[in-house]
Amino acid sequence: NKTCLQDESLVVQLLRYRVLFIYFNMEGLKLWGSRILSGVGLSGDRDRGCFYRRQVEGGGDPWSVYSKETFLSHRRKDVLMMTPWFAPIVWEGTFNSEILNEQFRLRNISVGVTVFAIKKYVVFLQKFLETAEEYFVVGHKVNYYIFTDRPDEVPSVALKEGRNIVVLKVPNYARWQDVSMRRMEMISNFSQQRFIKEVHYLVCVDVDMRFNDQVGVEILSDLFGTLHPGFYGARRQSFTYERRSISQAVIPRDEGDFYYAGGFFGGTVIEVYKLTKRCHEGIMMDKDNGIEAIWHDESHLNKYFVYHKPTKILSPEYLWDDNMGRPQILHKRRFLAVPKNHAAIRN
Ligand SMILES: CC(=O)N[C@H]1[C@@H](OP(=O)(O)OP(=O)(O)OC[C@H]2O[C@@H](n3ccc(=O)[nH]c3=O)[C@H](O)[C@@H]2O)O[C@H](CO)[C@H](O)[C@@H]1O
Ligand SMILES: [Mn+2]
Repeated sequence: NKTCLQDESLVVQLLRYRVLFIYFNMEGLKLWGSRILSGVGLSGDRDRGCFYRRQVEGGGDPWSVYSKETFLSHRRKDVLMMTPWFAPIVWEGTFNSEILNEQFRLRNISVGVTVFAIKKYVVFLQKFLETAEEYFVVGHKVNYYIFTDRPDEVPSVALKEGRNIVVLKVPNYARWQDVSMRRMEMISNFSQQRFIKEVHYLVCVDVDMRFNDQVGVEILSDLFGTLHPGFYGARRQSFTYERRSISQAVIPRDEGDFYYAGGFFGGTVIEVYKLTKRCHEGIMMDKDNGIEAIWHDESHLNKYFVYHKPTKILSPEYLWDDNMGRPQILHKRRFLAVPKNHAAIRN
């Protein structure tokens, strides 16, 4: 009797399989047919690298059809595209924004931007926000968290749907180095208290910057850093890591992968919380020991990334300074330093 039942269910399973098989074949034919009807064959698809998006008939999740051949062009031979720990390095020409946007849209992702405008640096906010609305993670939910001691001087900038400005009043510090370093403390505190409840990812950037081209969801990952424009092709020996062993930010001569910029990092809220908390602790220990790391928060960030490898790395397209010229490998300048008079703006 028992064997009989088992046999029966096997037959039922086989029948189901056949029904599914026929169904999938029909779907394939419909798809093929619609391409012919719309006058675009597979070869045209391949040649032009077209990207199709269709809705499953009768509703359901959107799905994508595209030529697999276009993958072959998503690579660069002139730059490093992958770290030895398999973290992608994001350069123009290595990714497809349409696929990525669809993936992040389906997950309904929201992004928090932390930006500090303390004392005179409020003057950078207008251009920063205007250009961010044009280029930063367009089409997704964004909260701009503006940390400032001058809430009244935050400009009002027209925002697209799903995007908000949140002004957070915070203390200032006399020295610009302290203003810069204390960002780690404030980001970690607010991450724990607030950001964790409001956004999925955090992007932490300098304010003396403007967006100049698309900076989209391709930047997002659990933990990401950006190659410093002055050192992306440099050897380890020339990185300006902190070398004094008394500092918590010290990196031995034979360690370290890249030199990361202090002005652009991020990840999930929990990862940014861990990073900023650790960096702040290092900064405080240094203060107690009467030392300050050579490049302040940037030195501590670099130390953190040696032992907590980023899961994605942004190329210098994402943090460029025109003082560095316009090298061939740089196909886009997405986020640019705004020239400033250091002496005048920092005092
Ligand atoms: C592009 C880049 O990688 N920049 C890094 C670089 O310096 P920068 O020379 O770019 O430093 P900076 O003067 O832009 O200061 C860093 C940030 O602190 C804030 N700020 C500073 C002073 C002030 O009075 N008010 C104020 O709001 C503001 O958000 C500014 O963008 O090295 C610094 C540490 O030495 C930081 O790691 C910066 O992130
Ligand atoms: Mn800066």
